[in-house]
Order: sequence, then structure tokens, then C-alpha cells
Amino acid sequence: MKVLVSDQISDLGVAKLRESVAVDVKTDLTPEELEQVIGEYDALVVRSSTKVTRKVLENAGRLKVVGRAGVGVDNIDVEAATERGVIVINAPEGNTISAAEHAIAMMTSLARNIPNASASMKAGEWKRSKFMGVELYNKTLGVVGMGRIGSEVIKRAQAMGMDILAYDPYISAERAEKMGVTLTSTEEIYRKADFITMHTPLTKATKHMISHDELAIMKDGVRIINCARGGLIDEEALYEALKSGKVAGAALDVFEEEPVTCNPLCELSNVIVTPHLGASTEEAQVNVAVQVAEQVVNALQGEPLVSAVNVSVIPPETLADVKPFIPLMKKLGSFYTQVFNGQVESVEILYSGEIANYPTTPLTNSFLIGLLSVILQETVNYVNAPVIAKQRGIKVREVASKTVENFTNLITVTIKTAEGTRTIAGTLFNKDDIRIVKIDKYNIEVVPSRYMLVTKYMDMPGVIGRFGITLGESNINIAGMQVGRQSIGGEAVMALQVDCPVPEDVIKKLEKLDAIVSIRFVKLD
Ligand SMILES: NC(=O)C1=CN([C@@H]2O[C@H](COP(=O)(O)OP(=O)(O)OC[C@H]3O[C@@H](n4cnc5c(N)ncnc54)[C@H](O)[C@@H]3O)[C@@H](O)[C@H]2O)C=CC1
Ligand SMILES: O=C(O)C(=O)COP(=O)(O)O
Repeated sequence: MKVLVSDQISDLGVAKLRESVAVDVKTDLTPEELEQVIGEYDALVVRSSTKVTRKVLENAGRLKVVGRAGVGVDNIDVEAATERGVIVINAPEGNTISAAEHAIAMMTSLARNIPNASASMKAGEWKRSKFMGVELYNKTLGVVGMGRIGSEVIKRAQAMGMDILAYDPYISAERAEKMGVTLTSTEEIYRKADFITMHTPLTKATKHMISHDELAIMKDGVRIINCARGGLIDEEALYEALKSGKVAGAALDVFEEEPVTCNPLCELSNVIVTPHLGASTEEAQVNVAVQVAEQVVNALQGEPLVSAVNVSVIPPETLADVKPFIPLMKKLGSFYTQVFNGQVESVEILYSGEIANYPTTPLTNSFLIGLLSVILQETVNYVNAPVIAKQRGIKVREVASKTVENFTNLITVTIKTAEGTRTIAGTLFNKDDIRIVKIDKYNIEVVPSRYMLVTKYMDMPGVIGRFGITLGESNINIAGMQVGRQSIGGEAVMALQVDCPVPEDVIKKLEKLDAIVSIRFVKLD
């Protein structure tokens, strides 16, 4: 496995990657050079500078994961990545404090004219009256976006005695109340706030959320801080409002086009600027680089993820409880496809017992990976498994039940096919010991192994003996055996663990034995 790091990240992150994979660090590639070399890599690690476009992804035949050492993924074409089954991972928490502190630093600097006053004094001047400031105390701060960074900004602003008005359509009133914040509309923020700070991602919905109309209703002399993304504010409209004095000042860390070479906003004396430094602290850079490196390695190794943006992830607090079920689900899916025939129409997965308390979508996707990997040449992973299932018209449904008999947890999969309905169920003994406990109507206790023979036969004396002798004559060692039947003399199922693959001619010999109904060779990874 080979990873390309195309933006400057902490050495500790690179070292973490190198523990498991080969790493090339190339931070000065042009977009064209990136398109040329990306085909050699299994993973790409970026910050905000590298643009991971559809074209880059089209050239990335081996790419499995893009890791963003930071929060915003607006420089990555996530839709194109998802279509190609490329996982996009970010490090959402590592730079929260740094970005929040930067926003506060920008607000205080703006209120007290610190950058201009400093530049003036360094130029040999002593002009006290020119740099009259305003207090933050008792002023109203409008916070647009009350996620991780917005919330940390709020705590710090409250400590400075500011009144907060916040807007975030995806935050509950209860959470806002706990933080001592009034949730309101953007309009009220624009009409009432003395300072406005932006903390939403840049999306189609948030692009230019502040433009001429919004600026027009703002308080005269409002001050605006943007340490989120340049595109949230229409820069031309802001320029006019700053020029006219409607907006007294702006503190900008981010710009519509980066890197900035000749942005007119930089020429205005009531604007203070920093070159996208919100996450540029020693602490944040170590945090995000190490976090993303761990996640990229996990993604390459098919391990569960805690912070992917285009995959349902297992929240870190439940990871230890949910993770052991992933191999069970992959094996159930793979086992199903190898044992049963018929075009799959729908899959219903019933999660019963303790597991019903956890987020189960990653487990459902693990089942789909197992189910689809056997029949498809393309790599099936957590990103494209649900997409492929949908494309093939397979309806997938999850059901949860907290009650279950005989087991602590039981996962029962019911599959409707053109040839009838099939059932397969599995569980874990002692936390991670996988068992398939139901195959269709038969209760059985199968230990899934690398090579298996799953046989339906008529339950009568001598069948199992002759089966064993035939395998022995072909030099195939039996490692274990489980049987399940509903009634004496009726149809029964036998699962045999064998030590090596069973060749086709041996299967043919076995099929010819008396009382054998069907035989399937199963290989589980
Ligand atoms: N300047 C810098 O170096 C940095 C900039 N950022 C930027 O800050 C943004 C926010 O980061 P976090 O707080 O960590 O993300 P987050 O995901 O924790 O919070 C974003 C919040 O925005 C809200 N939101 C989404 N759409 C909205 C809308 N239309 N109106 C109002 N609120 C909306 C979400 O509900 C969420 O609560 C990132 O997306 C990134 O673009 C992040 C880190 C560093
Ligand atoms: O994490 C983010 O969203 C940031 O904006 C930080 O960007 P950077 O990694 O410093 O280029």
C-alpha cells in the first residue's frame, strides 16, 4: 500500500502512516502533476490546498481513501469520490480549539485595531487617537453555525461578557439552552448583532449566505469575523459595505480564492487578514495529522472508521462494542452468497438483543460487502456497498429488537430472492467468537472457517461416514463438523470445516453419493 501526502502535515502524522504503509510526501505538485501521479497511490492525504477534483479521482485507479487532515472537505469532490467507492475521511476535532481561539483573536484584534496600530508604531508613528477601539463587553455576538468551533467561540465570548445570538438549523433548542444561548433566525442576528462570526461549512446552501441583502439589514457599524470559509460571504458585497462604512470592520482568515494574491479586501484599512491560519498551531497540526493517519490506515486495512464523511461510521464511544460484529456480518454476507442461489430482491436485517442499542448501519454495510464482494470484480467497501446494492435494485432494511431468546445478541438476515425467502443468522460467543446459528430452517452452530463444505442431505445412517471417507481418499482433512436437522430421516444440513480448498472433481464425487441433495464449497476470508 502506498500513500501520497500532498499538503504539509505534521511529521508525526507521516511517521504514523509509515508504521504501516509506504509514504511519499510531495507538497509542491501542480494540479496536472497530481493527476499524473495519483494512479500509483492507494491513499491521498491533504489539507485545504490540494484540490481533489473529479479529474484527479478519475485518474486514481488504485485510490481507496482520501484523508483530510482538518475539518472542511470543500476542496474534495466528495460526490465523485463516493461514486468511485473512495472513502473520504476528515479529522473533525483536532483543530476545533485552535480555530475557535483564532476567531476570538481576530475579533479582539478587530475591536482594538491591533494589527493597524502595531504596523503604525513599527513605521515610527505614535498615533493614539487614530486607533480608538470598542469593548466586547455587553455587545451582542451573532454566531452562525453552532457546531464544534461555533460552540467553543460561544464559551469564550460568554466569558468576556458578550450576549450571544446563535443560528444553526441542526442544533436542538435544548443544547442551545444548556449553553445559555438563544437560538434565533439569521435575520434577527443580522438586525441585532454588533459582531457576527461565521462557523458553518461551505456547501451549496451556505455559499454567499451573506450578500447585499443580508448586509443591508445589518446594524450600521457591525463587525464581521470569518474564520470558516471565504465563500460564505460574497466578497464583492462585503467590499462595498466596508467601503461605505456600513460594516465598520472585517476580520478574515479565509477567502473565496486561495491562496490570495491580489484580493481588493486586503487593501482596505478596516479589514484585518490572516492567510488561513485557523488550524495552524503546533497542537492542532499534530492532532489532525495523527488522527487522519490512523483513520487512513484503518480504511486501507478494512477496519471500522470513526470519522468518514461519506460512510456511516461507528461513533468512537461505541466502537469497542460494535467492532467485533463486523467480521461476523462480512462472513454472513459472503457465506450467504456462496451457499444460496437466486437473484436477491431485498435484505432485511433484524438486530436483536444488546446490539439493537447501537448504530447498526455500518454492520449492515459490512453484510453487503460480504454479500457483494463474492460476485463482483470491483472492490466493494463501506462507501460503495449501499450504492451498488441500490443500483442492483436490492432493498435493504434494518429492524431492531431489544429482546432475544437464548442469546445475548442475534443478527438474523432474511433475504427475498426470485427463488424464495432465505434466512441466515449469526451471533458472537464470548464477545468475538463467531457462530452461524441458523441456515434456513435449521438451527445449527457453525464455526465459520476459511474452507468449508455446506451440504444438504437426507438424514439416514451411513451418509456422513461415506462423505468423510470420500474426502479422506482425496487427501482432504476434516477439521470440524456440525449438523442440523428438523426431524429424524428428513432433510438435514451439514457444515464441514476442511483444511484446504476442495477441487471440483471431488465435489462431483461427493454429489454422486447416496442421499446427498446439494453441496456448496465456501471460502471465507
Ligand atoms: N480557518 C480554519 O483554519 C478552519 C476553518 N474551519 C471551517 O469551520 C467550519 C466549521 O467547523 P466545525 O465547527 O468543526 O464543524 P461542525 O460540523 O462541528 O459545525 C458546523 C455547524 O454548521 C452547521 N450548519 C450547517 N449548515 C448550516 C447552515 N446552512 N446554517 C447554519 N448552520 C449550519 C451545522 O449544523 C454544524 O452545527 C468547517 O466546515 C471549516 O470550513 C475549520 C477548521 C479550521
Ligand atoms: O480544517 C479546516 O477546515 C481548515 O480550514 C484548516 O485548513 P488547513 O488544514 O490549515 O489548510
